[in-house]
Amino acid sequence: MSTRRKPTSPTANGQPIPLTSTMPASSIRSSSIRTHPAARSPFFPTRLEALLIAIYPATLILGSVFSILSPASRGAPYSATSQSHPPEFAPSYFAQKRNVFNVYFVKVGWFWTTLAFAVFLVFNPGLGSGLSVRRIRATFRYSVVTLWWVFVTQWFFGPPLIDRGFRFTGGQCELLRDPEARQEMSETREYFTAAACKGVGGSWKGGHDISGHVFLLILGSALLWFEFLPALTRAEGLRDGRRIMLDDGKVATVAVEKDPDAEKETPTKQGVKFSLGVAALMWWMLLMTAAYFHTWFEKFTGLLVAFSGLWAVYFLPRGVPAVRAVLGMPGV
Ligand SMILES: CCCCCCCCCCCCCCCC(=O)SCCNC(=O)CCNC(=O)[C@H](O)C(C)(C)COP(=O)(O)O
Ligand SMILES: Nc1ncnc2c1ncn2[C@@H]1O[C@H](COP(=O)(O)O)[C@@H](OP(=O)(O)O)[C@H]1O
Repeated sequence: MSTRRKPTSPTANGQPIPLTSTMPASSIRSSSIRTHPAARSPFFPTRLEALLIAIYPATLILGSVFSILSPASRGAPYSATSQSHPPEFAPSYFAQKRNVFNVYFVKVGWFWTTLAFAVFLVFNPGLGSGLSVRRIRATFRYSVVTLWWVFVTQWFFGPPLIDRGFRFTGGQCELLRDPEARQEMSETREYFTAAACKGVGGSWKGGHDISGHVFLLILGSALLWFEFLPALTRAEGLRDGRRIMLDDGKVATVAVEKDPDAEKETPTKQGVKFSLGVAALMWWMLLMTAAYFHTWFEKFTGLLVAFSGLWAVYFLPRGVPAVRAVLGMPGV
């Protein structure tokens, strides 16, 4: 039997009063605790967040559908090993690996994510003045997301998770099929990673290759959107409508934990424009990756791995007060 109480929302003339950021903090604190069993779990996004997050799978579907329907893409040969169209048959500039946006933007995508986040962190007044708690928590969130990027694409106590997944699903460096190379391999364990394999002229074949581009572009751009959207808008679904679990297990809107100073601040674009530009270009490159590279399943796993890291940083804390005390929530 449920021990939860009925909702205790305030009423006026029998009508419920909406919980808004303009209510005095004292009344919000006591009145906004909602314990209705049907209340949406704090671990899940609000409706507006879900709508915005859905842009990512929608983009992957759009790109994949385009690649199936476009006569130029259909007519161009495709190499499953290189995950791309051979450059001489590339159906568009963006289908070439050497395109300038890939080389200088996506391939160093975490540098751009870091720079955009740093600009937001330093210049957005919504984070308080100086080394505020909100600024420190935002830095923690960035660090954990960065750690996830490191584990998935760069290093995970040896080869990164993408390379371990590839090997685990039966993939290997093509040089290993050559018995001579196999002998040398016992001394050169570096062939275990995609980068080392390609570096010695081998081809990394046979396993499931999670799309690193899809992973990085979603992780980096969503980090930026999650951080700066609450600073840019007063939309309920991105700010006060978010639900959290309190220490006593009750579910409330995030207004109960809000710093009263944050209430007085008006939304501002200061420090956001550069992040907005980086996030928008990342979306475009995600669409290009979806249209010209990888199988649909490799793109889907790239999305899943990115979403799991984002969920741990942006949704898990809503339901676990101890984690929330360290990572906080954007705009709170
Ligand atoms: C509370 C816990 C604290 C823990 C803190 C951990 C922080 C770790 C620090 C790690 C250093 C952060 C560095 C930040 C600055 C930079 O990002 S500079 C590096 C720039 N490099 C990139 O951006 C590379 C991005 N590229 C890739 O990841 C891959 O190339 C790819 C896009 C995934 C594609 O892979 P391919 O194999 O090349 O196709
Ligand atoms: N949008 C894009 N533009 C250009 N190249 C892309 C791309 N998306 C993926 N690629 C290329 O496709 C290959 C597989 O990408 P990933 O696994 O990172 O998603 C990589 O090749 P290289 O490793 O030869 O550079 C990568 O550069």
